[in-house]
Amino acid sequence: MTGHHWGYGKEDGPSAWHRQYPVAKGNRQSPIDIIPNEARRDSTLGPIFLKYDQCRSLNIANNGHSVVVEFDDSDDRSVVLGGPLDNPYRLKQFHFHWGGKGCEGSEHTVAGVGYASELHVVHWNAVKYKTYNDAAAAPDGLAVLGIFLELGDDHRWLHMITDALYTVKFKGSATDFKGFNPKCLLPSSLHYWTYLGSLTTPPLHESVTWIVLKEPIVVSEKQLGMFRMLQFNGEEEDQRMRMENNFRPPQNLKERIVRSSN
Ligand SMILES: NS(=O)(=O)c1cc(F)ccc1F
Ligand SMILES: [Zn+2]
Repeated sequence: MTGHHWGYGKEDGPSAWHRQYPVAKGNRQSPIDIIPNEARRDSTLGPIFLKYDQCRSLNIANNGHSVVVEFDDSDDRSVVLGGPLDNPYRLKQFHFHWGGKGCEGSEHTVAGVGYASELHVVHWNAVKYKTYNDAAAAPDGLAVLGIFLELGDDHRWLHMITDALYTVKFKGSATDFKGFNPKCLLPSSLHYWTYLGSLTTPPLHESVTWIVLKEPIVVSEKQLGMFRMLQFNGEEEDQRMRMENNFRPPQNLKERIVRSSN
């Protein structure tokens, strides 16, 4: 792995990341395999609240690892609060991880079983930290909501994302993406598992309070297949690499416990 470019291939993938990012072998790495029977049901864990009604989406982009929708995080207009969190965390972006055709693609697994894809909604602690970058490196800096995607019927709102994917086919491309509210991508139940972990891509900062929803959303194979039209490479590169299998496998739980909301 020369330079600072990491990826999901054989040479630059998750098993090689530790060379450039030694925290990859740390004590609170993500994702993990969640074992529901071993999660601690915690009655002090309240519900989470997602205040997204005033959210302002800005753009959709291909960063060479995933497709990301970014939000205006210049004030507390959209936040997640409650649950394991001591204060509101500001909505920053959401992105996806997925597999190849018919293969698993989620990052977290549940009792050893993966889903086809996983949506991550990223929030940062703007009460304690001045910038997202400061928060991303702090132990209580980020709160990421993980939502599993399983295959079935078409998702009625996901087309708003998949219809825009052709505009961000190559790494480094971005286009306006206004008026999208991620509330439409939530399942009906907000019951969750929560544990202390990390970013699942380099720099793998151990800064994330994970809140993984128990109920998946349902998308069709056709819709998920649209994500695979994206490319890891830039438009000018000769190596054409389809963007798929952009997920890190489960990491060692070490001395952590997973808690379960009621
Ligand atoms: N996959 S992740 O939700 O842990 C994540 C979120 C970020 F904002 C940046 C890097 C990441 F790896
Ligand atoms: Zn992610």
